[in-house]
Amino acid sequence: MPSCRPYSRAIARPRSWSASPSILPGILSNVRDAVVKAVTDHSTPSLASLGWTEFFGDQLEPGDANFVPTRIATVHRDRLTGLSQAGPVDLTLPAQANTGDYAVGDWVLVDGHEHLVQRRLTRKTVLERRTQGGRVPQLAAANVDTLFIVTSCNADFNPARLERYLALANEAGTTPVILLTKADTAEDAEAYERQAAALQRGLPVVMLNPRTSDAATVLAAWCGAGQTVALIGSSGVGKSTLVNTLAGSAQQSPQQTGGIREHDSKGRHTTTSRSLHSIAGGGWVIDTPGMRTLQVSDVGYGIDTLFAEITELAPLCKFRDCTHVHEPGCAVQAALKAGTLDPERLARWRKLSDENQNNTPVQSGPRGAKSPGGRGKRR
Ligand SMILES: Nc1nc2c(ncn2[C@@H]2O[C@H](COP(=O)(O)OP(=O)(O)OP(=O)(O)O)[C@@H](O)[C@H]2O)c(=O)[nH]1
Ligand SMILES: [Zn+2]
Repeated sequence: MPSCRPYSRAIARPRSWSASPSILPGILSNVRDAVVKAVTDHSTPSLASLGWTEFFGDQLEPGDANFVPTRIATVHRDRLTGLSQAGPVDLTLPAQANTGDYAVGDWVLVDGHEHLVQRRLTRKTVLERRTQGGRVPQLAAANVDTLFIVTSCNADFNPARLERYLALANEAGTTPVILLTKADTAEDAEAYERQAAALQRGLPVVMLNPRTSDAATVLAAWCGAGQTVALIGSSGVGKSTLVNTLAGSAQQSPQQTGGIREHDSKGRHTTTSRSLHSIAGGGWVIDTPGMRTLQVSDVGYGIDTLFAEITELAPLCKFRDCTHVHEPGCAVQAALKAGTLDPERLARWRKLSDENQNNTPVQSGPRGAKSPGGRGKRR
């Protein structure tokens, strides 16, 4: 049975290069030397500071020796930009390739002269989302270590929607953290904090004001050299403001921020594209456009982790394919009667599991409990 990801993973640093099994000594030692050099002298950004780890180094092949590892920094409709040790670069896509095939945070190998993308490396994590009516999931970000799920202490706070984001983060293999903004405008901000913490076991919840520099300090544990965080949440909750605060004064083109309609706390969708921003104290942050609806599909593992209290009861039911509705000997119904299981959580689990099952083409196991992929599907 899957368990919640340990909180300590959120502050794990990239593993040491010396641990890498070197199957391609020539290429790997070149890259390793460059990393070691740049870590020790701070004149050029190191690959490690851009988020490169042995996970990507292990994918290099003999023919890749002349290509430059480059991280995708922005994805536009018709072009891509990247970041390499040499700095920012406009990338050329191979014929027939589509910018939609790439996500901000992807690692690609690039020809050093033409800046032509040769190959995308397999992703360690990938955040994808499906909007209502959208047939194919959109790539939101790749190779993200921590997902900051941002919500305000006002009408935006919605446990069912936060659970959708959590299922997405768990499935992607990223560590979720809830950020509560606008506590300064709420009468009882602690009540929001308690509700948020109850959404998933061991879930870190941080209350902050994105407009103050303290916000960067309280988030430092998840940032730092080589770490990549992404922000997700409705429009107007303060994501762009937080990007600007994390990026500090060195940022070249600040994210535009907007006001919100006060009567319903809805934002105006100021952010329209995604990009990788450097964090002042080290690391990278990816902002994603706010969205009102988020459909789930193929997140069986994410749902199991999110609703661990239900996942753990299911094997105790009399029938293996118990739907936990009417069957005799149902451990979930028994917990409900005993008052140890929150009926609202069960109702939300049922709704999300049903939606997941309906949207997931191939499925095995009862109620989408077993997704074919599971955590860290790598593509
Ligand atoms: N009082 C208060 N205002 C805040 C706080 N966080 C953000 N704001 C304000 O809320 C407004 C919306 O913030 P944005 O950063 O534009 O929101 P966003 O999430 O990026 O919105 P989109 O770009 O539309 O996705 C701005 O005027 C911010 O200054 C907070 O904690 N307290
Ligand atoms: Zn049952």
